[in-house]
Amino acid sequence: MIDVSTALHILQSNTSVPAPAMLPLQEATGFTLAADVKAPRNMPAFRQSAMDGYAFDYAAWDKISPLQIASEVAAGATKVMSLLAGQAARIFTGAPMPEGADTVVMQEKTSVTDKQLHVLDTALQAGSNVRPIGSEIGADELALPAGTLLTPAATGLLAALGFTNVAVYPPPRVSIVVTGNELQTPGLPLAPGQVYESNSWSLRAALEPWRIKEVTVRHAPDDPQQIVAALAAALEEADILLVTGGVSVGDYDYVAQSLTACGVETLFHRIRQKPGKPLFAGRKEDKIVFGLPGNPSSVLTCFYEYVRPVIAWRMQHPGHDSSIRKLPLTHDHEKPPGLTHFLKARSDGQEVTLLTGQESYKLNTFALANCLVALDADRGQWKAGEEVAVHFIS
Ligand SMILES: Nc1nc2c(c(=O)[nH]1)N[C@H]1C(S)=C(S)[C@@H](COP(=O)(O)OP(=O)(O)OC[C@H]3O[C@@H](n4cnc5c(N)ncnc54)[C@H](O)[C@@H]3O)O[C@H]1N2
Ligand code: MOO
Repeated sequence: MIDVSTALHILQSNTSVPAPAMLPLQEATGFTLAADVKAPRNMPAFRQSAMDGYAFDYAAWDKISPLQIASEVAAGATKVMSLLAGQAARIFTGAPMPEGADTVVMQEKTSVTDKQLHVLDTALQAGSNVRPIGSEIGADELALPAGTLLTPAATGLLAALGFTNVAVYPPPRVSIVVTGNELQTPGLPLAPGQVYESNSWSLRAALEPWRIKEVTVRHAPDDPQQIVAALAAALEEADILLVTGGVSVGDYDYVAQSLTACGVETLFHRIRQKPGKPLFAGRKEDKIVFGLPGNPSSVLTCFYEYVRPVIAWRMQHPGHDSSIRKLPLTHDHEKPPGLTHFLKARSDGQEVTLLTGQESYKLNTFALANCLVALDADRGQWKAGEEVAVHFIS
């Protein structure tokens, strides 16, 4: 059995980064830029007023006399007008500055009588309230470096620069295979001995924040031939395959041998951890396969601790480690030394409380958790106030 850090190391060294894909900008938010993006033009491309007000030539103004309002320029105006000394133009936010004007006074800081403009802004300086050409980004300058996560702001910036497609690391295609004779689809009647199938639901929900939309779900009973058939079909169409159940030592646990039969090379099977000790990981070409121990809480814990990092590495998602923080425990805690424990917990960002109901068949407290606390394998006792590793999951 290997330890948690070795398992993560093995996964990292077996995760390959896909070739970048050009995606329509609207589909690329949440993904990471695969290439530097240079500004194709100055932004702003022309001198713009930053306020609704009046534009004029500051140097030509004697600071006392009123200016004569000679013209008007609105946003979108295509003609660039010229102003003479002593003249001002009515102007609006985003409108092109007239030739001969370098300063805008806000309309609230003026008085106008008979087309005569009195400037009342004593703090006004040459260049006030004007957005110079290229003051956001100059032509050919780096707008966003490769490795930037496309936030809504980054998406907006690329649109503002005129891009409609962008090179990103594409999300993996994910296939889920749930195994078990006892599983029934929610919504259908439950026969004696059956449980509602929930693992594919929690996994699909956990994939959603990654904007992974290509997810297929198959259900295989505990029959080696049918499991092999489902796995083979899933491997055809997936970059990451998530199998749940059937990875332990029971007589009906066929998943590891079925994956081998499908040509999956075992990376590891069993980790010194609780929950999720029977976790299986394998590889076929560039595809990573997880055999997630079927208990619903183990499935999600292993998703957050192992599948999530693989997705993040694959998608070159920056700042993945920022979901891990050290925070003090609110209460004492004891566990037997030997296994790393991942405990459902809730944190307000200042401290962290372990929840009750840690058994791996229980999702009820997981549903209230916003983090998992990782407790070292070799230790057995923690005091309130002691800092522990908190892995935020939302
Ligand atoms: N003798 C031993 N027995 C078990 C061991 C062990 O080391 N020795 N490990 C236990 C641990 S820990 C876990 S975790 C489970 C994992 O076993 P499997 O991966 O083989 O999972 P199953 O037996 O198929 O299912 C376990 C449990 O989860 C329920 N389940 C499974 N799939 C779903 C689903 N899609 N939706 C809802 N619930 C599901 C299933 O009904 C079982 O109750 O093995 C322990 N046993
Ligand atoms: O590894 Mo199991 O998850 O403890 O039930």
